[in-house]
Amino acid sequence: MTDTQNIQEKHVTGATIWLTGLPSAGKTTIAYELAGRLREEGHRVEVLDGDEIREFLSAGLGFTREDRHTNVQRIGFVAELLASNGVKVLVPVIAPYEDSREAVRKRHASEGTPYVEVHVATPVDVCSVRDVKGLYAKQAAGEISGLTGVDDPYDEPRNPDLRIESHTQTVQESAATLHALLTERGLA
Ligand SMILES: Nc1ncnc2c1ncn2[C@@H]1O[C@H](COP(=O)(O)OS(=O)(=O)O)[C@@H](OP(=O)(O)O)[C@H]1O
Ligand SMILES: Nc1ncnc2c1ncn2[C@@H]1O[C@H](COP(=O)(O)OP(=O)(O)O)[C@@H](O)[C@H]1O
Repeated sequence: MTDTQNIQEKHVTGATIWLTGLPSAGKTTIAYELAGRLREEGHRVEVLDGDEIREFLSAGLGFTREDRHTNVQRIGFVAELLASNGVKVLVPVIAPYEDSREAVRKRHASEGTPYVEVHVATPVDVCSVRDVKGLYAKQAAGEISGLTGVDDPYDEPRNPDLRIESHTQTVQESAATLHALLTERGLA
């Protein structure tokens, strides 16, 4: 393959990279770090941020099992559309249920669109200290309930493409490990 072909290939091969994990695990931070790096290399990148999606595409949905499933399927649908058109789609969304994640994986497989599942496996005690949005404190104070990983389920991914231990490394190291996996798969 010539250098020109290689560059063209890089720019047209889309993929969905789904970062699943507990609130405050580091999904969003790692996604934006990687997005910056991929953009610098000339890739087309979109970050489908859970909070933004819930304001528009999933407005009105809550945090019941059914609503979370619907939310994840909608995001999976949009991600696949973008990825099949050459975009690297980074999805920092909790996606707590294995069956929801598997449905998204299957949608990508049936369309032949690359899909990478990353478990940002930060332990709940670390997440609850980070507590970026104050949700763990609110749950502890009895102001909210149904918080993923505390009093709501999180199905640990059994066979993710990558597991990131964000509590043992820097954001840059986490993003670099993920970037290395994408390179290995011909996606970066
Ligand atoms: N009860 C409860 N449980 C989990 N998360 C909660 C909850 N209430 C609000 N939030 C905030 O909403 C963000 C989760 O939205 P997601 O769309 O990623 O979740 S899901 O996949 O539909 O379960 C999530 O964002 P992140 O912290 O970035 O993960 C939370 O900040
Ligand atoms: N290695 C790391 N990877 C990701 N985030 C980290 C790391 N180390 C510390 N953090 C911090 O943890 C917090 C994670 O927040 P965020 O990315 O919003 O989590 P999530 O999107 O999973 O809810 C941020 O304040 C970030 O700076």
